[in-house]
Formats: sequence, C-alpha cells, structure tokens
Amino acid sequence: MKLNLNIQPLSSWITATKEPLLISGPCSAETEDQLVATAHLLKNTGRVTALRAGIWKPRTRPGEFEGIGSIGLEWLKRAKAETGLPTAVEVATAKHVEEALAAGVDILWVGARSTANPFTVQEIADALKGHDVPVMVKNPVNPDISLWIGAIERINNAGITKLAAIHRGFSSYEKSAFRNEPMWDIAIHLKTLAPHLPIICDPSHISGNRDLIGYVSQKALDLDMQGLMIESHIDPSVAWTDAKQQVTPAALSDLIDHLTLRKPDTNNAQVNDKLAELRNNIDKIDDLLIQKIAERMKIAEQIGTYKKENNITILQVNRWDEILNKRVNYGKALKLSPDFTEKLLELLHTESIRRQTEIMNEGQAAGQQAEKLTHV
Ligand SMILES: O=C(O)C(=O)C[C@]1(C(=O)O)C=C[C@@H](O)C=C1
Repeated sequence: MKLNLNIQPLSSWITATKEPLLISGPCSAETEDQLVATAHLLKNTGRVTALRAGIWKPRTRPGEFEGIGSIGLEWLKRAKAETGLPTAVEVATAKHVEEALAAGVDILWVGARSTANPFTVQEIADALKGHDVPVMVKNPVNPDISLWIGAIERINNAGITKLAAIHRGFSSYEKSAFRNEPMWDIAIHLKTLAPHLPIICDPSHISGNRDLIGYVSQKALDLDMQGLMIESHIDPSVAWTDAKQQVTPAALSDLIDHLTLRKPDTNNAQVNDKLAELRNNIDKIDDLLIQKIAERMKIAEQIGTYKKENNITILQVNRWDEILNKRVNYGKALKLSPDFTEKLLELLHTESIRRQTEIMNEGQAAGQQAEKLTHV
C-alpha cells in the first residue's frame, strides 16, 4: 500500500545548479573562517546547490565536540550572503528549529538519532507548524523502515510539504567496509511506498571514509536517488569531526565529475524497443515462476494432509537440509549466488510450513487467526 503523504516536488524548493543535485559543506562548522572559506570553494566548483553545516552535533560518547552552537548560525548567514548558497542545518530540538528559522536557514534536516525517537520527532514537528520550510528526514540509526516513515509522517502532518528523505545507512554490530550499512533495500522499499518522496543519499555517513564515497554516490544515482549530500572541509586532515569521511571541495568536484548520470527512461526508440523485448521475456518467466510456485504449494498442502492423517511433524529438518544443499549447489552451477538461492528457498519453506500449519490446525480458529496476523 502506498503512503498517504502530501508532498511538493523537489523542484518546488530546490533546483540543482548542475546535475546531480549536490548539498555539501563541513560536517561541523568549526570557525567562521573555516565555514566561509569552505563555502566559497564549494560555490566556485559550480557544482554545489546548497551549503550544509552541523551546528549542534549529537555525539555518541560524551566529551567529544558537540558543535559550535548558535553562533554558527551567524557564520552560515555570512556564508550565504557572500556565496548566495542556501543553507541547511540539522535540528534536534524545538529550540534548534526556532533559532535556525530565525537565522534564515533555508533547509532543515532531522538526524538519524532523532528519527529513531518519536518524542523528539514530534517536538520538532510541533515547532515546525505554521512554517513553510523544506525538511529532510534522515533514516533512523537502526534498520527500521517504520521509524523512518513515522518521522516523515509526523513532519508531513505538521504541514511541511517540502519534504525529502535522506538515506545515510544503518548501524550494525557486524564489522563491515561501511561505517553505516547501506541496506539499499530499505531505501528502495521507501521509494516503492512513496514514489513521490525525493530521496537524497548521504554517501559520507554510509562510507565513513572518503575512498568509498564515489562508489556509494554512483550506486545512489543508479538507484534513481534525487541528490547527494557529501561532507566537504577546506582541510579534512584537521577537521574536528568525521575527518576520515570529508573531502576537499576540489576532491569533491573531481569525484562528481567521475559519476555517470542516468535517467529512469530514455526517448531513444531503438533502446526502448529492445528493453520492451527483454521485459517481455522477463514477464513470461515471472508468470512461469509464479505458476510453478503455486504448483509447489499445492503439493506441500497434499503432504500436509498426509502428515496430519499419519501424525507426522510438519518440520522435517533432514529433508529440508537435503533440499537446501542440492538446490544451492545446482544454483551455483547456474551462476546463482548461494546466499540468493538460500533466501529464495527459505521463503518457499516458510510459506509451505504456514500452509501445512493451517491444514493441521483446521477448526482451531484462534491459532489460525494468529498465524494470519503474523504473516500480514
Ligand atoms: O518434505 C516435506 O515433508 C514437506 O513438507 C515439504 C517441505 C518443503 O516445502 O520442501 C516442507 C516442510 C519440511 O520442513 C520440509 C520440506
């Protein structure tokens, strides 16, 4: 089901100076000189559409630099006056919203830690009521799409229609090459639920180190995200926060130059014809897949009935192991990744067990109802 959001198109509040839409600036505003000098260099790249800077920084551990505070708003004002770049800051409390709006900040964003807390989001939403300011909502730190959607809905319910989501990756206990796991599937899921909601990618926070920013940026564009937010510092080696993931304005410009811009469609008739032919082939195969899956489920039901009559358990671990091993190996021979084949089979197994449970429990209304609810 689609989300019921009242959203204005991105072009109604921000127009890319040059494709792709790029919002950039230092992780933290540190000094007036650092911020203003960075803003000028970014402006001169001819690539940057808006200037970002952290003024209030939510830090994981105490004792770290927690942002320069309200004085930074004055520096942003000067940077904007001198470069003409609209400004964007993170807000985490009602007071931040009031101060940022009073200082003429053009775009606000809700950070990942705030998105994870509905009380904080509601406080921000209440402070936004009656204001016509664009707001971007970062995904929550934990991979929970409902929290992300909930935050977007709260801000939208406050009357903010100039809205975008920011994909900045998700915390994970596992060690990985990324600082925050991209979990692209979650952003794709959001896009399918709210096709008109612009999604901007934050490759800096996903990557955690500058070497991966180009790769993540390209992937975001390939997934039809509407823009990029990338941290840039005049001298990243001395940055007070997130030094490893910031790039100089010159490096940023070079990075963007190396990206390939792609569009969701084309006017080239020959390309469209070829795509239509290939998609037609996919449609036929998908129909067959569904047909075969339905046939498999019918057989699983027959087995279920037989098991019920003969008091045999639904779960058959040995048989299941045998199926998994054989099919994963077969899949490997056909160039399917073991992980993919395993996931696909697990989905089939779960559904098969659900159907057999229904057969076993025929006449037990409460249990059947509970099973239905867990599979919505
Ligand atoms: O082989 C069975 O006993 C089945 O019920 C089929 C099936 C399956 O879907 O493949 C389902 C449940 C069992 O755990 C193992 C396999």
